[in-house]
Amino acid sequence: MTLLSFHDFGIGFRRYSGLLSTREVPVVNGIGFTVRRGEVVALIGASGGGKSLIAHALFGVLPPNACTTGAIRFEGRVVDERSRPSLLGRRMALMPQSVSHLDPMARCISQLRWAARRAGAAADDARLAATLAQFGLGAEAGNAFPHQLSGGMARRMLMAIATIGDPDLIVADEPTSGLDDDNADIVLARLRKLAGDGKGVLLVTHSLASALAYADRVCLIRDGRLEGEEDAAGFSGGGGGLRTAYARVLWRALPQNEFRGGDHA
Ligand SMILES: Nc1ncnc2c1ncn2[C@@H]1O[C@H](COP(=O)(O)OP(=O)(O)OP(=O)(O)O)[C@@H](O)[C@H]1O
Ligand code: NI
Repeated sequence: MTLLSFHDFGIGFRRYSGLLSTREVPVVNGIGFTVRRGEVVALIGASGGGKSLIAHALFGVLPPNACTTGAIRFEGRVVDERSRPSLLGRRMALMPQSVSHLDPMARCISQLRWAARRAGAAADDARLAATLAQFGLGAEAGNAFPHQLSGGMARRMLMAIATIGDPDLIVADEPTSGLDDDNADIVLARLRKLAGDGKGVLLVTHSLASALAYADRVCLIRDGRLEGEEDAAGFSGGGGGLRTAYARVLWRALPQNEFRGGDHA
């Protein structure tokens, strides 16, 4: 069942081009993809390609000078200012790219409790502790202020906060950036497990290599455009199972494939 769909979606920024006139500079163009229950879809592309903007558009947190075209639907209903409040936290949640989204003035456990309450979920101590434990975090981490956590712990805390409301769709924006392999595995395995439990996961990352082990499908973004959509299984061998030339180029450029050269299937 389709949870999330983007339809011919675009994002532009209004810039002043004279004293009184503004022009719109397009940054994201004609994006279309879906996320169904039970699957991890990876949104992959180089830095500056527009991945975070696409995620932010869904959650209504684009900069004020941004304008959008096309549509986003959640379970078929258009996501806009009217429908979004009932979706946030309880139906869909964002794990933001930056740990600076944690409130520096509040203990982590309080932030976790607020997230649960906002989503209308149980916020008792046992549930908070169980959620922390899912991400390898103990009471000490809960009682800490964000600056007292290591980078890896802060990122797992963001994930606990994003998932405590039991949302149907989780959008994780670069959830493993700055993490060592063990911490990255904890986070990605958790996302995979959520999909296994029937949730939908949109994994936003610049790393094709790390996404492939966990994603079902891959959407390749370059300069704000969708360059291709591939089944993760297509990224194997010489890349002969891939539909798009761009995907084959990315696949063959991975360090583990370099010895294969460009022409062998
Ligand atoms: N407020 C803004 N005004 C104008 N342009 C912006 C604004 N915010 C972002 N952009 C531009 O939009 C483009 C896409 O940015 P975005 O953060 O979505 O990229 P990304 O794919 O998430 O990159 P990264 O992998 O580095 O996180 C960038 O080129 C950026 O310069
Ligand atoms: Ni980003």
